Order: sequence, then C-alpha cells, then structure tokens
Amino acid sequence: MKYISTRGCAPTLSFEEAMLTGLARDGGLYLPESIPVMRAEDMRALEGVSYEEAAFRVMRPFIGDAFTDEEFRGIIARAYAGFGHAARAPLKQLDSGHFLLELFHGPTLAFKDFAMQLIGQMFEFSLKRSGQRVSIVGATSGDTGSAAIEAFRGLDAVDVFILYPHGRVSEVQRRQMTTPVEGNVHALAIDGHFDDAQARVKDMFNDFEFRDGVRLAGVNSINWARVLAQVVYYFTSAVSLGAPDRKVSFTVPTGNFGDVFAGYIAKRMGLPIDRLVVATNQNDILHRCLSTGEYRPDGVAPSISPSMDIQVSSNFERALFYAYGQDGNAVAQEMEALKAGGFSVSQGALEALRETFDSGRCSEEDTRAAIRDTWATSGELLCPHSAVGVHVAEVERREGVPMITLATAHPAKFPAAVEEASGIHPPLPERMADLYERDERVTRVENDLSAIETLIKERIAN
Ligand SMILES: Cc1ncc(COP(=O)(O)O)c(C=O)c1O
Ligand SMILES: N[C@@H](CCOP(=O)(O)O)C(=O)O
Repeated sequence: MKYISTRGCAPTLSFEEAMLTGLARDGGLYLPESIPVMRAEDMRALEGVSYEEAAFRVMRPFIGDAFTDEEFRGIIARAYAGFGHAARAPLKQLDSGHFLLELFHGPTLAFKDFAMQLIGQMFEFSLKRSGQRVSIVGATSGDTGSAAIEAFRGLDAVDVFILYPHGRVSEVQRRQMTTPVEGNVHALAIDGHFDDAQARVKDMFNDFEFRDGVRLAGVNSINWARVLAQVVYYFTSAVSLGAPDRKVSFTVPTGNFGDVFAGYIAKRMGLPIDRLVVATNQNDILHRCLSTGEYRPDGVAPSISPSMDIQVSSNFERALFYAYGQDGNAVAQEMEALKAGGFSVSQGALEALRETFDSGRCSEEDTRAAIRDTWATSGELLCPHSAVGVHVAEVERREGVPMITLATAHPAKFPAAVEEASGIHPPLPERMADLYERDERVTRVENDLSAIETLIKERIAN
C-alpha cells in the first residue's frame, strides 16, 4: 500500500513513512493510493469478535509490511488495554432508531484516545527498530493535546510539543496537558484560537530546515494513521446493528473533519453507510460550505463545545481531493485561495460531497437543550460536543435507517457547561480524581513561528 499527497507533488510513501512524516512536503495530506474494499462476508464475521480483533482486520490492508501480523496484534492489544470499558466503544440505545456510540472510555476521556493510543504504540515500535528520535508537534483545541501527552509521556525517542489556545480549553483539558511530570512532554499556551495553533504547526512542517533539523513528526489528524484508527468503530457499531445487510447512518460532531472523514473511508471500504451527517456548533463553516459551496472562514466564536471551535478544517482537504476526482492541482489551488480568504467549491465537486455528506448546525441554546433533554429522557449525560451531534441527528434522522451519533467526550471534561444545562455535576473517574490538586507546568509562547521554533530547539538541546 502506497500513500500519495492531496496536492500531488510530494514523494509517494509507505504506511510507516507516512505515519512518521506528518504533513506532505507539498503542504498536502497523505492518503492511500487506493482504498481496499471489505467483502460482505468479512464484515459479517466481525460480529461478536473483540474490538482489538476487529481493529486488526479493518486496518491490516492499509499497513503494508510496516509490521508483521504478530507485531500489529501486539501493538493493538497494548493500545486498548487501558480503556475503561470491555467493549472499548459501547453502543447505547437512546430510542428505537437512535444510538449513541460512546467513544470516551479511553485514558483521557475523549475519542482521540482510540487513535492516539494506537499511534503511540506504533511510534514506539518503529523508533525502537530504527534507533531514530523524533520531535512531535501538535495543535489542540483540548482533546488531541491531552491524548497525545498521555500516549507519548515518558517515551525515550520522542519529545512532544503541544500548542493550545490560551484560555480557550476547559480546565480538565488544560490540566491533563499541564500536570504530567515527564520531561519529554511540553504544553505550550499561545494567544489566539485553535486555527492559529494549527497554522503554526503547518508552518513548522513547511520550514524544511527546521523540520529536517529536529526530525519533525505530527500527531494531529494530518497523520493518516490517526484517521485509519478511527475507521474501526464505524465498522464495529454498524455491524452490531446488522451491517452489511442493513444500512445505517452516522452523525458526527465535527471540527477538523478527521472523525467524519474516517466514516467516509469506511463507506468507501464497503460499509453500507446511508448518510454521514456533519454536525457543527456555531462555528459552522462546514455546514455553510456543504449548503452553499462557499468556504470562507469568518472568525471563531468561542462556544460551550470548545474543541469544535475551528474554522480552518484540516481534513476537509482530504474530502476535496476525492470530490475533485483526485486532482491534486485543483486541491492545491483551493488551498492557495484559502490563504487569501476562501474559495468556492466547483459545482461538480459540491455534488460529489453531497452524495456522501449531509450537515446541520447546533446553536448554544440547542446544545444546552440537548444535554438537558437527553438526560431527562434516557439518563445519558452528554458532553456539549456529543450534544451538538444528538441535536443535529434528531433533525436529520430518517424513518427506517438507524442513526448512530458519535459521543466524542466524557461530560466530566466540561463540567461547567454540563452542570449549567442539566443541573448534574459530572464527576471525574476515580483514577483522575486528584487532577485539580496536581501541580501544573506550562509555557506561554507568542503566536510567532520563530519564537516557537526557537523554544522547541532549546528544549530539545537540554
Ligand atoms: C470532543 C470532540 N468532539 C468532536 C471533535 C471534532 O472532531 P474532528 O476534529 O475529527 O472533526 C473534537 C475535536 O476535533 C473533539 O475534541
Ligand atoms: N478538537 C481537536 C482539534 C485537533 O484535531 P485533530 O483531530 O486534527 O488532532 C482537539 O481536541 O485538539
């Protein structure tokens, strides 16, 4: 299996190379050259197997010769051993046709753990084998950073630098990033929004002297392995509701478009997904784009679902690549236009996007109402991001096709918003009950490329 860039001008790589590389050298994102299709009988055979076994079977065709089967099974087993639920991704029924896929039973209580725990194990295995060291940079609106720090803390061959927007993540998210004591992990608070942090990360990848000098690697969903790991739970949940012999739809709380794009890959692999619904909060650029074809960021408005306060949605580029018939030039042109303010998706590409994706927007008031009403009717306490999904799913669901909404974080990561909406204070799980007492370690850094690069070089040297 080979990997190609969405902008068509970067070297073709193996799975392992793409995983360790992060952003392609032409600024694009890596994708598999072709998408393997799973036979219907192989999908049926996923019914009743462990999450780990399903993960092995779904991901195996993508990894080429990066790991032997035995090595890959070991990596998967170690990745999910620390999850707090035997099913890893349990499916709960909200009502007769609406299901909630709980993705928050990992070590940092968000769906990011599914991919981050896995790539932590993959990096460790690969770097041990090659004897290399890397410097990982990541941008976060809260959950990617905590999951990355948890997955890579204490690893010898890796330094991790996470940029987060100062004052714009929840206290639990911040403390998950700032309280680990291991010297190889660094939480860096910058002024601005998540989009600024992500832009600086991409700038670092596009500064080849810096990139090669510190052996830069990325753990945002820039990294294809992150997306791949998220494909698995689309299969496990759909199969448990009767796929491939029954269609299902998914609603996905969306910001950087990685999670919903994983659903698109599952569909291309043959999973009978009827509709993939992109659910946005008030930062609704994706909903506006899918409705009108116009992609024009117009500023981020902080919301009670802060992890989705994103206007420059990185993985939308991957969806555009397919919508433009795998034309890297067309994608590169749109991304150039984005730097100058935005772009209009061509009519053909918009129609292609709409063949797969629907979308909806959820206001702040509707988010609170979804938390309150879901608690009252089903006893399920939602985090604000999952509530955005449930609200949009209720609007978009259709008779006869089960709807699965992805519950992307634990309510205890956002206690203030959840308590305000429901009157219930969601406690942290026992194992992190002392989070508020632990000492924090954080570095403030200017939103300036050379200041950030200098700081990273200094930290690596010491
Ligand atoms: C809790 C939560 N829900 C939803 C999202 C959106 O996921 P994605 O960025 O993959 O669209 C994020 C982060 O992006 C998140 O942290
Ligand atoms: N919501 C995310 C934003 C980054 O997304 P990623 O999937 O590209 O890492 C976060 O919590 O940081």
